[in-house]
Amino acid sequence: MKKYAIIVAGGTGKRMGEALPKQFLKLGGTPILIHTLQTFQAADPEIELIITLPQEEIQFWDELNIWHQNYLEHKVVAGGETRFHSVKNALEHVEEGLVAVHDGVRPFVSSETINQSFEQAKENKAVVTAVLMKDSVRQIDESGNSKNIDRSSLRLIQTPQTFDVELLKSAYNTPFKPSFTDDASVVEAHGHSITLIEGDYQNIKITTPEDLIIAEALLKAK
Ligand SMILES: Nc1ccn([C@@H]2O[C@H](COP(=O)(O)OP(=O)(O)OP(=O)(O)O)[C@@H](O)[C@H]2O)c(=O)n1
Ligand SMILES: C[C@](O)(CO)[C@H](O)COP(=O)(O)O
Repeated sequence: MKKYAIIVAGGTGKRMGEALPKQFLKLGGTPILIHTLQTFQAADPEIELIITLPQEEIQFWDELNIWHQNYLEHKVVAGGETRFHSVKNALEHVEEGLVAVHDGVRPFVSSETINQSFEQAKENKAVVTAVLMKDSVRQIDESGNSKNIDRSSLRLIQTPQTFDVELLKSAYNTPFKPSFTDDASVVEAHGHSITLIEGDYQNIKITTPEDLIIAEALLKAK
């Protein structure tokens, strides 16, 4: 069965607050996005890699690859206005089989998680990695009052999110809604249930400046 990975890196990283989009910032001297690609390649060299990038950064990415001698085979697709639009663009380059969607700024995903998500998706068609919450959680109502939520019923959702190609393509054949924060939300709105598998606390999404400090520490500990 054919396997694809769409590595989404079409964002501009507003919350990071750097001029350079965060996927190109260096971790241990190597751009974050190159770490992520290498992780997928190491998990299974048969996975066909497709990355989304902001249109205006495609030439810069080519130069980065040459500079860092990263010659991993991959297809580059221009991203869209939101993550949803970027995934939708990339899906045009996917034919049949299974497809994992993964954030380019989650370089610490393990080979085990990647391979397990493909394995489970053969049977369940929509497989998403998740971890238990460590903190207490409160919900705020319209008047600003808060109430405790039972955290045992909640999960933090990560990527990869891995799907049967036909299912993901038909789910994405819908207009964008702001509630589509990930691929699972799109597939669920299409009427298919989601199977959760255990994620990994090291699989952080590098979003704000302190995440870079944590990421450097995680890299050293590897
Ligand atoms: N139009 C977009 C927006 C986001 N992404 C990708 O989706 C992943 C998760 O998004 P997020 O962490 O929110 O990245 P940014 O959108 O870049 O960050 P911010 O919201 O702070 O601007 C990132 O790898 C990002 O590059 C994408 O491919 N296309
Ligand atoms: C896909 C995701 O990483 C799952 O946790 C998350 O929804 C991305 O959210 P963002 O607002 O695009 O960072």
